[in-house]
Amino acid sequence: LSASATTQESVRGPSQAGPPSTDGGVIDTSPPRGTRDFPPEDMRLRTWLFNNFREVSSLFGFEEIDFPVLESEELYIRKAGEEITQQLYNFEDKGGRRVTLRPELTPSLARLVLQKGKSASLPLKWFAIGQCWRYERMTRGRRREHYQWNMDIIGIPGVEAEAELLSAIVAFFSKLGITSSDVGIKISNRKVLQEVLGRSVIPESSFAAVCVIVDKIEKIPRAEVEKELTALGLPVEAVDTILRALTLRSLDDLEELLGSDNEAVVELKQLFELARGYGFEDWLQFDASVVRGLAYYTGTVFEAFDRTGTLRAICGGGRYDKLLSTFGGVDTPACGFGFGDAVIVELLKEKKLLPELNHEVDDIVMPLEEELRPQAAIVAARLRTQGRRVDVVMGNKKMKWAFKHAERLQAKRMVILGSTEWTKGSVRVKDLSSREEKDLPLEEL
Ligand SMILES: Nc1ccc(Br)nc1
Repeated sequence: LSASATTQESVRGPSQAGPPSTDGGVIDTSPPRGTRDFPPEDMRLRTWLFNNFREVSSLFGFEEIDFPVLESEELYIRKAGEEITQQLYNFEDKGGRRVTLRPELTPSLARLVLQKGKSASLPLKWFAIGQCWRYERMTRGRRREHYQWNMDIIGIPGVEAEAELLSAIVAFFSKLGITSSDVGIKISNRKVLQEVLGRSVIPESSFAAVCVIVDKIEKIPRAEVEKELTALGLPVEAVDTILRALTLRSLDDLEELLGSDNEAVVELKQLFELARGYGFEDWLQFDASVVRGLAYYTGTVFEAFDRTGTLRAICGGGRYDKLLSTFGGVDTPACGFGFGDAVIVELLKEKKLLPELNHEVDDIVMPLEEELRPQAAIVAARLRTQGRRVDVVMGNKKMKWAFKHAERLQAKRMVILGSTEWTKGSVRVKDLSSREEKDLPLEEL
C-alpha cells in the first residue's frame, strides 16, 4: 500500500537468491508473483486506509460482513465475456471441487443474502473489506491481488439507495482531503442502453455482453468495439446508434432522445435531486458512456475518476437487481460499489495527502540491571493496564541504545529501573520532550 509498493502494477522478479536451493542457500524471499507483502511501514498505511473505510461505513449505519477468499467457481460462471471471469484464479481442489480465489466480493454477498433468506430483514446495509484475486498472464506483469472495500444495500428498489452509496463515497474522499476539484463521479444508467437496444431489436440475452464490450470504449479503439459488437450479431446501424447514444453528456439531451417518461431519465433526475440534498452534486456528472464492465448491472452505474485523467477508475458500482435470481433466489433489488486499495493510494500520493504514520509508543521501560527484569515486568504491566503503549527494552542494552530507541519510537517517557530507586519503591521517569527527570513512587506512575 505504500505509494511505491501499491502502485507497482508490474511485479518484482524473483530475488537474486533464486529458487530454494538444496545447498542451504537462502530461499526466494519475494512473495508469489503478483502479490505484495505488508511490512510494518506498508501495513500502517493499509490499516489507516481500512480504518477510514470502516469509519465511513459505520457513519452510514452499515454492518461489517466477511466470507472466504476461496469460493466455488460456479459463483462466477457468466457468459458475457467479462475480463474478471476470464482471469479466475481457479483450480480443482483435492476433493475434485472446482474452486477459485474470489475475483470480487458481490457474488459472495449475494450467496450470504440467499443463505440468510427470510431471516435477513430488508433492507440490508452490509460492507466488507476483502482481498480479491485474478490470474493474469504475467506478460502484462500486473498485480494479481488487491483489497476492495464494498458497500451494498439489499432490498431497496429506489435510487435513494444509490444516493446513500454515492454520499458514502464522497464522505470517504472528503475525509482524506480529496475534493470535487480532484475527483469527479461519472454516472449513468444501463436502462439507457437497454432502451437504445430495445429500439433496434437486439435479443435481451445479448444485453450483458453488449455492456461488457461498450465498457471498453475508452480502453480500446472504436473500430475494435464496433467489430466486437457486430460479431455479437448487432446490425451496423444499431452499433452506430449505440455509440452515438454513449456520447450524450447532458440529462436534457438524454431526455430529448429517450423521452421524459423513460426510466433512466426519471431515475437519473431523482438521483441528481438527492445529490443536491446531500450536497455532493458538484461531484456528479451524467456520462452515457459509463456502463461498467460487470455483466450483472441492471440500472444506475457510476465510477469515480481523477480529473487529471492520469489514473484508472478509483472506484465504481451500480444497481444489480437480477443477481440473486440468477443464483436461484427471489428477485431482490440491490446496489453496491467496489473501492480498490491501489488507485486511491496513487491519488493520495499525487495530491500529497499520504499521512505520515510512525511506529509509536508512550513509554520505554528500561531495567538498568538484568536482575531488575521482573520488576520491569511489574512496571510495564501497570502502565499497560492504564492503556499506555509500552516497549520494554529487551536484551542487555545500554542507556545510549535505549534513548536512540525511544527517539525512533517517538516515546513520551523513559522509565528507568535502578536498584537504588527500586529499594525506595520508586523508578526514575524522564519526560522526553521537556527532558525533566524525577523519581516517582510506583503507585504514582
Ligand atoms: N478483479 C480483480 C482482482 C484482482 C485485481 Br489486482 N484486480 C481485479
